[in-house]
Amino acid sequence: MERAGHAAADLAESLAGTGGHILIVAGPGANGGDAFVTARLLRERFFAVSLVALTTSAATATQGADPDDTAAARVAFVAEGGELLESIPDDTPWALIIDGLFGIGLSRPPRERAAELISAMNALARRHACPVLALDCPSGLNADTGHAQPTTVRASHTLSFIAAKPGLLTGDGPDYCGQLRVDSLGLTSGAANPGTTAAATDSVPPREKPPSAPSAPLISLNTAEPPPEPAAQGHIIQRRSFARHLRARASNSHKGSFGSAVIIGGAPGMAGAALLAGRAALKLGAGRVYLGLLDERFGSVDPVTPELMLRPASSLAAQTADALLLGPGLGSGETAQRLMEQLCGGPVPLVLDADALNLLSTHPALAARVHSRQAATVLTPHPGEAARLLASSINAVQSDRIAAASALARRFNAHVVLKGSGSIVALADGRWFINTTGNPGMASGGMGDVLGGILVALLSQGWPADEAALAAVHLHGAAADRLAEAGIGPIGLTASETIDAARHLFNRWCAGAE
Ligand SMILES: NC(=O)C1=CN([C@@H]2O[C@H](COP(=O)(O)OP(=O)(O)OC[C@H]3O[C@@H](n4cnc5c(N)ncnc54)[C@H](OP(=O)(O)O)[C@@H]3O)[C@@H](O)[C@H]2O)[C@@H](O)CC1
Ligand SMILES: Nc1ncnc2c1ncn2[C@@H]1O[C@H](COP(=O)(O)OP(=O)(O)O)[C@@H](O)[C@H]1O
Ligand SMILES: [K+]
Repeated sequence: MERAGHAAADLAESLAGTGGHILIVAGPGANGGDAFVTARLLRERFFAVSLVALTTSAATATQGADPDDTAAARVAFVAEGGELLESIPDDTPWALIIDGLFGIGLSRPPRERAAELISAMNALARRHACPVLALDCPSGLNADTGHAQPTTVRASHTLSFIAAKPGLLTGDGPDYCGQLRVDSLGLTSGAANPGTTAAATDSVPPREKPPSAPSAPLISLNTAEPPPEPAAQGHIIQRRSFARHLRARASNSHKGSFGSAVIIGGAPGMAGAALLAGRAALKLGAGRVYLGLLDERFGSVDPVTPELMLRPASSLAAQTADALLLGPGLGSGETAQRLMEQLCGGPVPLVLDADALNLLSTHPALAARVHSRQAATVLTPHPGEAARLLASSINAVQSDRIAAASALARRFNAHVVLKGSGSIVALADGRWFINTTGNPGMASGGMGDVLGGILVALLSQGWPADEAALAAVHLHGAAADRLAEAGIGPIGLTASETIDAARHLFNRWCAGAE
């Protein structure tokens, strides 16, 4: 706690500037203890500190931490002249607000005084245009799931202690955390807390985006939960997760060296989805790309990408493929269903996206066939598709994205990409990963089709399905980030532009240029 307070005071000092007034809100548990230590240290550094505690009584209830620590931190703050205020002083021009109300121990929606304090922090931050530093986790956000309560602190900065927690990186997490930093407090995860729920032992290198780089393993600190099975570990996707497959091409290679990708979709009115997937597969290196469009009126050539081999979808069932993508714009008619039945049992790696997932959710026989496949299967649902597959609701999926993705992976014996901010990749063996690349510019039509195309391209080039899923998701988001950094988005970013950016980045990765 003392180390957490030091780390927080250092960051607070840089955020508040000299001579500013700092408001600190302290809760009843160890997160509040961190706040008391921070307050004491900031006072020692001559900042004007106003500390408001949720409970002003000396007795503190704590959960998962030694209650004495918080009490001792409170006593030390008071002993050095700090005052516990009942309410937030009016008319102070705050330079910084520090949220030390709840961390990983949030056990219910904040109500009454807790909710009032959170609302006040948010309102004051808006009024004074000042930064809000959340200690460990913004109060109201579930650090395990990324689900935010209606009343949650909207931080501009979050300093997470020891390790990143999953909920800071997915769902609502990134929006409420602002810039995320992780301070290991000089501890390794095992030494820090023997009761960690996801005992990832390897360290996680910096994110693609430097300002918010978690530098520690992805763990949750909630000691109330039992440790999971060793396989059920969480990690942040990093280049290292799939780097062994990033390599330059041999000089003596030919198109047969990079496989044939077959993509089936594009019912009338939805040809664009299949074309985007096809173009992405081509530009990410598949040796040959066959596109089976259900809309036979489209013709036999895509004038923009004549390299794509367009065929009637029914004729592609017999095509030798190294990897198959079913679903972009597939529709849910009889033809689509028949193609699913024909192709689901095949011996090649299979990606199911979009309408193929919807068919899966309404046809139990197809679901059983997918579950018993011998070759690898990757499902790429967005939250709506995931909800249909789980016979659940989008809210339920979004309130625990890791659980939803993991449940789908078990149910279909497949690798599952649950898309959206902080995409989750749940592998069939129980491991799960969070992706930290990508931006809201990707919330535009066709972006998921591009992901499917990238994925089938890697599979056709012989990548194992688990690493292909990790790489495709990471690359897809990183390409969109590059474009956004260059001003090509986030607003108006298109799926087609993302294909070209992904090709550029993938070539650089394979050449070892970055
Ligand atoms: N472990 C370590 O190694 C380290 C841990 N560290 C720090 O410890 C933090 C975890 O501390 P923690 O476990 O005490 O939980 P915390 O987040 O303070 O909240 C629990 C308290 O809040 C209460 N409460 C909950 N929800 C509520 C609500 N809606 N409305 C009202 N009350 C509510 C809850 O009450 P109860 O549920 O028991 O009734 C309990 O009193 C962690 O985030 C990090 O900051 C660092 O110092 C680094 C080393
Ligand atoms: N806010 C966001 N942050 C990061 N990635 C996002 C965001 N919104 C969308 N994406 C990504 O963009 C893609 C959208 O896929 P999907 O919803 O299937 O789109 P479509 O059906 O239009 O092709 C997914 O890979 C998703 O993870
Ligand atoms: K907090």
